[in-house]
Amino acid sequence: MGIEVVVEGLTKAFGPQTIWRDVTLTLPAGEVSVMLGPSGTGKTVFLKSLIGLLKPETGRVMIDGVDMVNDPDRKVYEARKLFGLMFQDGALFGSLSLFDNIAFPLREHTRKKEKEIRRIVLERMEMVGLGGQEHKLPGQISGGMRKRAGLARALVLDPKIILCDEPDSGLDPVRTAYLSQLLIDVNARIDATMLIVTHNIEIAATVPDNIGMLFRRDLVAFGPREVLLTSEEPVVAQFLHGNRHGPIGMSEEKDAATLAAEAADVRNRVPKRGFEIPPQLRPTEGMPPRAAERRHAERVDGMLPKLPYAAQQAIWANRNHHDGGGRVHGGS
Ligand SMILES: Nc1ncnc2c1ncn2[C@@H]1O[C@H](COP(=O)(O)OP(=O)(O)OP(=O)(O)O)[C@@H](O)[C@H]1O
Repeated sequence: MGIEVVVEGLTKAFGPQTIWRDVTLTLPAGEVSVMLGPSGTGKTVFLKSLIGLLKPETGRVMIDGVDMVNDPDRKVYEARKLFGLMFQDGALFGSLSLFDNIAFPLREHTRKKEKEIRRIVLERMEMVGLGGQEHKLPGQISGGMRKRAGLARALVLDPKIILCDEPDSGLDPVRTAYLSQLLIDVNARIDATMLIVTHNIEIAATVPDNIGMLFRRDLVAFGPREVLLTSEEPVVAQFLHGNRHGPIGMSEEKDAATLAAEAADVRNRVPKRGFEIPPQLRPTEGMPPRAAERRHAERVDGMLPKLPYAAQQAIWANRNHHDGGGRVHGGS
């Protein structure tokens, strides 16, 4: 099972420029979370701070008893092995085959024999739908396949925490949908804690258990998907429903416009009165159920009495059609 990531009072600056301040949140063990935010709000800086590649000025990031901000490098380096990282562009070596790219962390960080490495690499390639492609070079495959190769590489060391930096960037909507499904299937199979950074509201609305939002140097919200999607807090509502009018203004205008376009689908499903929470993506048929689902539902149950009536109703309605849609079959 994945392990929780506890972030307390984290502040990061580069010289006089504060990126974000006093960020406090817990990524629950085994759950999938999404971090949203306009361009340049420091989402990538946040991911790098979680793994100790960047050092925030104050606060701490606790992972399995290790403080990734303040503990000595030796401990941070050890704890980093708990992570799998999926970068925007796949970050593959262009001159190495997919097999060698995906085997790289195993050859670098373990003493496993080549036979064992081969078994693991082929299994992970099969898992992400790249079976039979091991001899291809990164330049010979599509952007979607490169991302899946990046995900396979992130999986070879059996990570307890997976960080994905804009997995959807550069992908068309269909490939984005398949990648989203793949991330949910990976979560069902290995129960790792996952954090996905994205601009894509459709992903935020349908993939994660939790949503966080960075805006103007603050974490304006972090909580269960159901709670955020029914929130009337102006920044959260504007962002998640892609409205042009609201506190997100001129400086983020371009981003808000992009978000508005992306949100059209989601918005069209929202009735004029009340909220409608789109169904969460579920594992493909034949996958094990997601272990985190029950823990998440129990956490939301504990919050329900404090939520507005309309939000409570939407959450109950969402549960009632839980066994309906939201499942994508097959792969690409
Ligand atoms: N090593 C660094 N030194 C100085 N400034 C940096 C460094 N890394 C990032 N920044 C600055 O921090 C800010 C946040 O960058 P970051 O890439 O985290 O934003 P982001 O939210 O991921 O943006 P996008 O969605 O466009 O990828 C930017 O202004 C960037 O220039």
